[in-house]
Amino acid sequence: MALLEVDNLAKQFKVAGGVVNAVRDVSFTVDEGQTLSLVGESGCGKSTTGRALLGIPDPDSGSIRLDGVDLTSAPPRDAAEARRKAQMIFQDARSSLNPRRRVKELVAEGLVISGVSREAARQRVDEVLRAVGLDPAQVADRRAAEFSGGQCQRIAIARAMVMRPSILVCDEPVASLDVSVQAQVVHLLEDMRREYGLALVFISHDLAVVRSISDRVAVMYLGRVVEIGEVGRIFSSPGHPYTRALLDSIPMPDPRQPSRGAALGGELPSPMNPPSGCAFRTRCPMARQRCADETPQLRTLGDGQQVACHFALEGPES
Ligand SMILES: Nc1ncnc2c1ncn2[C@@H]1O[C@H](COP(=O)(O)OP(=O)(O)OP(=O)(O)O)[C@@H](O)[C@H]1O
Repeated sequence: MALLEVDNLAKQFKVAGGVVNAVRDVSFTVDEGQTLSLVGESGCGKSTTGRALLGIPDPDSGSIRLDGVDLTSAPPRDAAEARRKAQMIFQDARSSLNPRRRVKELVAEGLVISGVSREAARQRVDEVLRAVGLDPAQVADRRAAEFSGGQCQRIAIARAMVMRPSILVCDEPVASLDVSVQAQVVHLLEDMRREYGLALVFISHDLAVVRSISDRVAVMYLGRVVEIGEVGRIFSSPGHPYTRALLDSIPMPDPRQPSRGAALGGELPSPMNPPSGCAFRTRCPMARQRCADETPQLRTLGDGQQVACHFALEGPES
């Protein structure tokens, strides 16, 4: 059974002048100990999806089952209990931590709220600080403001791990860090996964990191999942023209290597007024009349790879 099952998730935001459909009809599963990455251009709904898993804010519709509990329909107490198994870390750890609070207080917060005794919390905080590569004797009494971005991300990971989550949503966790520190944080997340059987929902625009860390990848475009599958399949035989264009935007190590298709051209349409049918059709080299008339649903190409494109296995119209 999947650890996390997300079905038909939808979330709108009311903004001046209309409504943004941030997430539309998003479904996916994540197994225990697995990493699913969410990729796609800025504004495609990755963060909204990740945050909805934690109820910040809840989706408008759809269901989220975590470890068998439906977070969207369970009694509040049961949902809150189940939700502890899902924790989140953010891009800018420095601003997600109160700079004036001591590391030991920041990391213990979730435990204190859930009524764990002071002594048990202290022991658990020391344990988890060591697990993220920080020496409790050196850091526990210092304030968050004294640490670098990379160290703050370690503290944020400790703060999440202290609750013994089974899944960690990571929203661009390394995007604002120096390149050398990025690798350390990615390795730490991998260690957490191996050691504690943690599953990850990894949100990133860095496709090289996504390739190295993921088991499966979901590609989003204007609020929808347009392709999902095992990481090797997505990178070696992408089925959706959008995925192909996205992958083509990664600089190739060998410039003589042939390009896989058209690079991503055109403007991203407004999420307040997405094109009819397939939202990608206005930038797609394969678009035909059917793409304007009918929204493509995800269909299986093989080996669990699903693609929402009417013409996924065909070339451009001749
Ligand atoms: N609180 C909000 N109020 C209004 N609109 C929002 C809000 N949060 C997100 N949106 C809009 O919803 C859409 C999806 O945003 P989201 O942040 O989920 O995308 P994203 O793929 O994570 O982008 P990025 O990579 O830039 O973080 C965007 O059009 C965004 O402007």
